[in-house]
Amino acid sequence: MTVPDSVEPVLEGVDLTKHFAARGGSPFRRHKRVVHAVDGVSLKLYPGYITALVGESGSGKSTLARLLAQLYPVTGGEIRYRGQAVKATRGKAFRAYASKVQLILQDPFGSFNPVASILRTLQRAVRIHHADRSRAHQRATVDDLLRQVSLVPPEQFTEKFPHELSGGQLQRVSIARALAASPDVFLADEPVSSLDVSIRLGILNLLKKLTEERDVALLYVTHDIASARYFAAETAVMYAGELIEQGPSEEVTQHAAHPYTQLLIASAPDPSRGESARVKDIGQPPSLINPPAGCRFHPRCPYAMQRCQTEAPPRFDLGDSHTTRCWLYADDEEAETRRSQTSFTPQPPEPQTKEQS
Ligand SMILES: Nc1ncnc2c1ncn2[C@@H]1O[C@H](COP(=O)(O)OP(=O)(O)OP(=O)(O)O)[C@@H](O)[C@H]1O
Repeated sequence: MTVPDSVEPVLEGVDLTKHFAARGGSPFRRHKRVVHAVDGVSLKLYPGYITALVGESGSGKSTLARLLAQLYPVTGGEIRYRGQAVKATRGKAFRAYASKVQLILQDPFGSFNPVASILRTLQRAVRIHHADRSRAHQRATVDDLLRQVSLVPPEQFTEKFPHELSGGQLQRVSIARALAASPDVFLADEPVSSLDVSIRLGILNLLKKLTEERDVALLYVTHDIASARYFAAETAVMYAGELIEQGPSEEVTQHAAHPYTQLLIASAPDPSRGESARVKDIGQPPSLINPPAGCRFHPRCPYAMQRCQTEAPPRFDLGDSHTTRCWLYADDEEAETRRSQTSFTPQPPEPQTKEQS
């Protein structure tokens, strides 16, 4: 399940940067403080394939997804849709863009009008995107959308209100609503983390099926690096606003190159490895107002060298489209010696999304 070289990306972020004005602080400061939420991130999404974006809380994953959705203007860099740079943060241009690039949020309850029935909500979406269809055709489209997300028979769901459905059923309705636009890209921001563990797999499998059948590109934002291996062709790992490793999921999870990716894998829950083998204290992420100089991970890195404290690492190519930003992969003696010390390669844990027996 790797992306063939012949497949062109449908959506691409090139050197994306987003800085927010920091809250608080003295109003008399000459230089306004900023949060470096996303810095110089480049990422490609391919039709028919899932790309996982993995990282700790606060690493900038949601901000990156929102930049790609054009909900925020970028501070730097550009977004390319089918190879063309697009700036569409408002008005008609935004509406046209949003019909092609749909965001699916973590909390389905928060994204529905509580007093609108499922029929009304889906009819509205169908009307927006298929205004040319007759009323009867629009109504039939609603039933068809519900069938596509396995809410059958549709008439059992159309008259219900959001509070009458489970979290999993409502997440299926939000996927149906996103499908109404016939999008090319889904940006799914932690689509299962608010759901019960036992129903997560079903939702992820549905997203995977839709991605493959409709040739849609899916960005799957998650904390769970183990699920990335099972669901995503590509995995990108984010740390403190930067992408520090990316490539085919099998490579990134089985042969993690960056010490941070190795730490994420070692600290993920895995019943088969036993709790004692799990790395519990993985330290704290740095401030994004004053990120560390050099490599942002160096204060937590067990292999940090002198240069890691002052020079930001470039992207090193490890072959098979696997890249990492870490000085351990420099072509010199010091790096080679250090690299040999990182030989621990924990088996990737089972995903947290596994069905419970
Ligand atoms: N509108 C905003 N104004 C100021 N700072 C913001 C804003 N949105 C996000 N941030 C900051 O940007 C950083 C990245 O946040 P973001 O929500 O993108 O991370 P995340 O990896 O998605 O975290 P989580 O997994 O908890 O959702 C955080 O320090 C956050 O506080």
